[in-house]
Amino acid sequence: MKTLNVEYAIVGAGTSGLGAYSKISRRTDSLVMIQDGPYGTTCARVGCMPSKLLITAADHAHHLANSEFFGVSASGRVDGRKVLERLRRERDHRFVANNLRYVDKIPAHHKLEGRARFIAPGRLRVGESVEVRAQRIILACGSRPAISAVFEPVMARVLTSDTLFELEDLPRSIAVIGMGVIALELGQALHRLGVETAIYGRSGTINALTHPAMQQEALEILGAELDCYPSGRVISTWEDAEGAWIEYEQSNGQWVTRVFDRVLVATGRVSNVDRLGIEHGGMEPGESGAVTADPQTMRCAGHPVFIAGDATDQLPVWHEAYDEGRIAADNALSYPETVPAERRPPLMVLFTDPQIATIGQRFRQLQDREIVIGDLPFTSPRHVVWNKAQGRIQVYLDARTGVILGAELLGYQAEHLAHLLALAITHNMTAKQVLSMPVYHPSAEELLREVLIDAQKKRKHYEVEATSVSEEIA
Ligand SMILES: Cc1cc2nc3c(=O)[nH]c(=O)nc-3n(C[C@H](O)[C@H](O)[C@H](O)COP(=O)(O)OP(=O)(O)OC[C@H]3O[C@@H](n4cnc5c(N)ncnc54)[C@H](O)[C@@H]3O)c2cc1C
Ligand SMILES: NC(=O)c1ccc[n+]([C@@H]2O[C@H](COP(=O)([O-])OP(=O)(O)OC[C@H]3O[C@@H](n4cnc5c(N)ncnc54)[C@H](O)[C@@H]3O)[C@@H](O)[C@H]2O)c1
Repeated sequence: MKTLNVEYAIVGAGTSGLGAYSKISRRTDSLVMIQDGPYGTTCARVGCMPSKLLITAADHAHHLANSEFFGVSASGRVDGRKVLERLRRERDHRFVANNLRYVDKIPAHHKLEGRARFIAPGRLRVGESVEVRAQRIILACGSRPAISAVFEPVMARVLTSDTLFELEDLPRSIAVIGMGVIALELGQALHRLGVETAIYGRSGTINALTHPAMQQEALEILGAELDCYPSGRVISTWEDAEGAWIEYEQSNGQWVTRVFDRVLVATGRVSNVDRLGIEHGGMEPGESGAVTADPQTMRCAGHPVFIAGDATDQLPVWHEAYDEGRIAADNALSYPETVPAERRPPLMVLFTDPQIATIGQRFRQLQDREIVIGDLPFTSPRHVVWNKAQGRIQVYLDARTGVILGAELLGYQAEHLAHLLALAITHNMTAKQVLSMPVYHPSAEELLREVLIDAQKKRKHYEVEATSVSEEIA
């Protein structure tokens, strides 16, 4: 057994692990980053980038299929092999290659390959022949797709986001299980690329949005395009010569039994922390199997252990993983002192069409506050020009101060308005302050202006009330 004694060990060389590495390696040479499986990060290899490459091909197919509306004819024939070849080419030669170039530059003595697990507090076994003893440990080990036992009989035909992008050709038909982020993004893309797609949800809602009217509208719009069973459960599966059979009971009691070439299971992800043997490290997992950490320091209470990225029970998105890796590193470096970080407002974008986005506090989190809601259809003259006038936008203002607290969006390229709102929320801006900026005509940003004006009008009586209170005080 070879023993390595270091000040810092980072478990995982994904986005959060590399974020931590870039900070710690500037301060000390006494560190090791342990990586199990291929380098290149989940985001670049099997996550953000290949999924967006697939969605972009699907968008092209969709535009061509609808081009008659603009008086333009096009064939729009999809060649599945070429779509997937191009996806892998771009992914591997650009995004993964970029990451691998960075990893290559990391000195060899900072890298260790193999699966880490705790054997005692401060001691990790890596594979069978190396022990790492570290004073501070950062767990940046990511997550993996969850697959429930009901899919075991059709396992040979099951895909996850880890395997979908490796297909030689698009399948003829696919059952997409789940109605979360991955299921909606990839399910819609596959449908638009000509794959016969059915989406099977569980709860009957699109949980990324929390206002009932927003959820309803999202369900209606996506349901009008896609073959969706939003609410129910998969009862059983089996395979025969025809393919993978899915037997599903809808919550209204009706059963649906259908056969597919492939089954894409997108029913959430589980943190890889459950494979680390953290109980040997002196820690206890929470109910979900994840370890809880202070979001401002990423420290696991009572231990010189920090956690970051999808391994946590916090928002599993790329920019948060990177931030958390760096926050964990700052706090590992200053341990036992803490360096609490100011976290950015939450921001999430689903790259469906229409896109779904949430920024700051979602409607459900504002139940106990006095708010007004700017609430409009997601349309403007520009959206009409694009033939993309569908969806809804809600912006939540503090009723008294007019400060923008959060927003939920469902609309064409909502990501851009979402980022403007994110800027406003980050800087605690009021609707009035945002309304003071110039807005070009005709642009999508006119919709932001309209929705803020709508919210301000609804605040009127609060402003009157505020004036009268101050008059009384005077
Ligand atoms: C299909 C898909 C699409 C996505 N799209 C987006 C998007 O559009 N925008 C967005 O913001 N986010 C998106 N995400 C989420 C984003 O990819 C993740 O939040 C981010 O990649 C998490 O980074 P991480 O460092 O926590 O984990 P990872 O990048 O997964 O890194 C963890 C690493 O740790 C390794 N590891 C695990 N256990 C051990 C161990 N015991 N020992 C050593 N090494 C170990 C793993 O092999 C892995 O390489 C998407 C995710 C998926 C799956
Ligand atoms: N655009 C983005 O930022 C983006 C894109 C893809 C993934 N991601 C990240 O990856 C994470 C994982 O995505 P995900 O879609 O796997 O998880 P998710 O939590 O978003 O969705 C999982 C869905 O599956 C449903 N479900 C669970 N068990 C089921 C069952 N047996 N049958 C039917 N439905 C079932 C759940 O109700 C839920 O709606 C996300 O939380 C997200 O942060 C982000």
